[in-house]
Amino acid sequence: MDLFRQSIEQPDNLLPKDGVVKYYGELVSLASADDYFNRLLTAIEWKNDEAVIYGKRIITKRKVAWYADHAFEYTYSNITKRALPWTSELLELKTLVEQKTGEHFNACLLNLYHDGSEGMAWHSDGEKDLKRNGAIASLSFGAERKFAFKHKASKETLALVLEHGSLLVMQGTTQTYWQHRLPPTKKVTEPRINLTFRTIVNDNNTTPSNTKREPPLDGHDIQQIQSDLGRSLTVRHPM
Ligand SMILES: O=C(O)CCC(=O)C(=O)O
Ligand SMILES: [Fe+2]
Repeated sequence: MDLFRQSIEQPDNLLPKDGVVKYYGELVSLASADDYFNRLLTAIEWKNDEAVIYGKRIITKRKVAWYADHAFEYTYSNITKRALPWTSELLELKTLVEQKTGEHFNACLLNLYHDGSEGMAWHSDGEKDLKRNGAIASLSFGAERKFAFKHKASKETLALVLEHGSLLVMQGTTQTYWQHRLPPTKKVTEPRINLTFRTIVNDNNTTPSNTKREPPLDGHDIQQIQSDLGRSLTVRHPM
């Protein structure tokens, strides 16, 4: 019976080809989503995202944090940080997401967008330290924001709105063939918190620091990059 109920609850794939994106809608009640938003705002060690692009140090307005099973080190354009141990709210949410999706995750990257002026440029989350074709589960709290996908070859795009307390999952070859972005918008004046649960592969296969990729520029000027930086990470495992 449970199996049947789970299978009818699975949302349709939103992508027409080359990957799987499922939008589950609200994972928790409105009251619970409000509560998680407030708890995450205070419990998470938010830091402005940093990068070195063309030798220039960029500090983003957007804030980020990384939590994981282990104290993974990760390098973002020559700046090395270490993952923090799970907080109680992150563990609760990880369990909820794992139950819903049937997937397992060992790390979470968090983003805090203060308002619609902050977003994230086109990118895919295909870093070599992430499990190949592993699922990425994205939880949203706070302001509703548009989220878009673009096929790398055909350039076809699609977009949806990520609601307060909602879950979106990217699976299979999505990161290979599609990019995604959170477009900046003047319409949104409220903050949004996003959690992306991921699986880091624990194989000690580290990327030498001189081969780090830069976050995508996408024709944005520096001013835009400060609020709109894409994601590109390499990960080093704990000693
Ligand atoms: O904020 C979002 O919904 C997307 C974040 C994202 O794509 C990322 O952290 O890689
Ligand atoms: Fe992403």
